[in-house]
Amino acid sequence: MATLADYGPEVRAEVKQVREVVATLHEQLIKWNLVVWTAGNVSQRLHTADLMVIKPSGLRYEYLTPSSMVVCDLDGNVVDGAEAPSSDTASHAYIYRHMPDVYGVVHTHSTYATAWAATGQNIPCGLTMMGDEFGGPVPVGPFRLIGSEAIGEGVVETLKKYPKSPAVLMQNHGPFTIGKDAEAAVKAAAMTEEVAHTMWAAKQLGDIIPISQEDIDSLNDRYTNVYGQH
Ligand SMILES: O=C(CO)[C@@H](O)[C@@H](O)COP(=O)(O)O
Repeated sequence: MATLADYGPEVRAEVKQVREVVATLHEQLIKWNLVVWTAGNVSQRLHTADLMVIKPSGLRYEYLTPSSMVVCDLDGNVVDGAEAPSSDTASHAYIYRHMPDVYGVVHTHSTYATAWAATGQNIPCGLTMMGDEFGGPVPVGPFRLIGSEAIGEGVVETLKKYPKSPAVLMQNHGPFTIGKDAEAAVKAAAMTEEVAHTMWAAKQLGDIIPISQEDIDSLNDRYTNVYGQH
């Protein structure tokens, strides 16, 4: 099995940088109230080699350090790290292998998104913020057990039907999100929980007023190509 010594200096330099990024981003899961105890994980794929950096399994977030982050190949084999990698490593790896533009994956059990997942309901696109961020509903994916790449398969097959969404609510489990890097995937996890909460509240008040697909597409295009600093 390969070790980090089998990779050149530029790969090892990126590993060092991505370990710092991934360790720090787990603090954002706590900041945005997306996890309880250790129930969530963040990974980022490297650009210089077919490797990824992921959280160690079951380690409390306050104990996470850059050096405790685990380096794996895209089949989920450990390349460097003293700790066992996340339970979802095989699924993160599957997503990276099958979605070449994705360089960040996040999983949480955030309350409102997970409640929608428990009911098997897509979060309907009733907010302009959802048009912006998701380009439509936040979709539910199939029920899959944990520990293999089965969850990753379910995420990928669902996103083929919802190509603009950076999130999938895996049925009876919780959200998995993707991004161009780990920070983008963490943002998607935070936005998923935000709209899950708001749309839950809206459903208590009455029927959701639908937004036309034309307007959803216009919102998503502006947010993707105009919003923010360029
Ligand atoms: O969802 C589950 C288990 O049900 C796991 O993804 C979650 O507890 C996080 O596990 P890891 O600490 O990443 O192994």
